[in-house]
Amino acid sequence: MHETTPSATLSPVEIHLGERSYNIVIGGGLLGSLDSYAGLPHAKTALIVTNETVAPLYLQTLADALKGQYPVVGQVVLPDGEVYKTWATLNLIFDALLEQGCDRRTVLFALGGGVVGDMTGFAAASYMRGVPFVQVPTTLLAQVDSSVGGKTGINHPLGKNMIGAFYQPQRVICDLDTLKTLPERELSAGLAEVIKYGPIADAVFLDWIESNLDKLRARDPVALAFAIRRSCEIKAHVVGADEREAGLRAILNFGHTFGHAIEAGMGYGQWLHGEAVGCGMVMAARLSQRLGLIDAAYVDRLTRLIERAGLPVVAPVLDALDNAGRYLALMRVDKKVEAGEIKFVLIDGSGRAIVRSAPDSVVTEVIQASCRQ
Ligand SMILES: NC(=O)c1ccc[n+]([C@@H]2O[C@H](COP(=O)([O-])OP(=O)(O)OC[C@H]3O[C@@H](n4cnc5c(N)ncnc54)[C@H](O)[C@@H]3O)[C@@H](O)[C@H]2O)c1
Ligand SMILES: O=C(O)C(=O)C[C@@H](O)[C@H](O)[C@H](O)COP(=O)(O)O
Ligand SMILES: [Zn+2]
Repeated sequence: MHETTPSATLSPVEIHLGERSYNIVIGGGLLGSLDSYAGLPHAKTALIVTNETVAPLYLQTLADALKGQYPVVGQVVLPDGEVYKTWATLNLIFDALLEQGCDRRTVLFALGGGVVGDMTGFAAASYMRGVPFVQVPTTLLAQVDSSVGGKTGINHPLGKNMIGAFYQPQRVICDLDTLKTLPERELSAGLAEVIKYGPIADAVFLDWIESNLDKLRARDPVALAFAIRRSCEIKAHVVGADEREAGLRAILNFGHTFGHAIEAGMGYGQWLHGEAVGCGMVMAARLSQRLGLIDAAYVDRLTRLIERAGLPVVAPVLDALDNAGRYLALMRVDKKVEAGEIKFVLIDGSGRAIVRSAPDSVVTEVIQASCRQ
């Protein structure tokens, strides 16, 4: 671990959504800095939503900083884990909002990874039909992806993120220092979503990730800051062009059609989201190759990078008797499905993604070639 994190805040990344526009602030030491939280219109009280792992690390620092801005700063500490991204946990947030007398002038602060961020955003979208919220992401995955773009929600046993709302935060505050305490496995999970942006949107960034992966895994602060900023720029551009996924935004789902099937099929939390997406990108690349969009060398290149990031590249068997059938059934619950037809995010090797269906027979071949049997 390097000692120094860039202390100067980088210039914010702006996400342009008309009256819902906001900034993504990236830098070291932001959690305790009053400047990060200033200027939220109409907000009078704050409620921090976090979990039992993040609370002992960062709750006090954030609460102390917010006390300089808000006369009342409440908190609610949720159980930790993807398995708790449920109605029951969401209700704990609503219980806290009501018990602590929160009203329409309350702003929620989501302090944690993507699970806390997605649930806090959904609670903010629903409480009193909508209160403001701020994302304070503390995992790499949340800083490069989940805190940006306004997809909020919870899982259903039959499908990932199946219940939710598009609801944008007022601001995103990425404190790079929080990544110092992130477990290795979680850092790798975050790298999956960083890698994702290369094949779908920026071939030069993919080259850069390949050259700098060792630095990223060693948590070199300059490399991490660049990767987070570039990832946020790409996501901000895509979301700015297609906020509610009418078309372009689906490219951010590269690796997720297979990945979400792995998460739901294994049971949430067995594989981390980033792990499932990493392996799902290998499967989507193989499908792209079988459909003639890329060559074997590109599949090998991406597979090698994902493996180097510490992510699984061999898919799990979800059903000993009918594995491909189980994958297909799970993928039919995907939000991109239209009239029963699964849409896959495929790549053409030039830093561009294509969203289209594929014959079940070809998808079955890919699943069989990807799973350890
Ligand atoms: N809304 C979106 O656009 C979007 C995008 C990508 C992923 N997601 C969702 O995000 C979730 C995955 O997010 P995640 O990878 O952040 O997982 P997570 O929220 O479960 O966090 C990972 C683990 O790290 C711990 N943690 C968080 N910050 C820490 C820190 N600084 N130091 C030590 N431990 C820390 C957490 O308590 C947890 O145990 C999934 O539910 C996924 O569906 C949403
Ligand atoms: O922001 C998006 O759009 C994404 O697809 C980002 C994904 O990394 C993220 O996992 C998202 O939650 C998946 O979206 P979903 O609509 O398939 O649940
Ligand atoms: Zn994702």
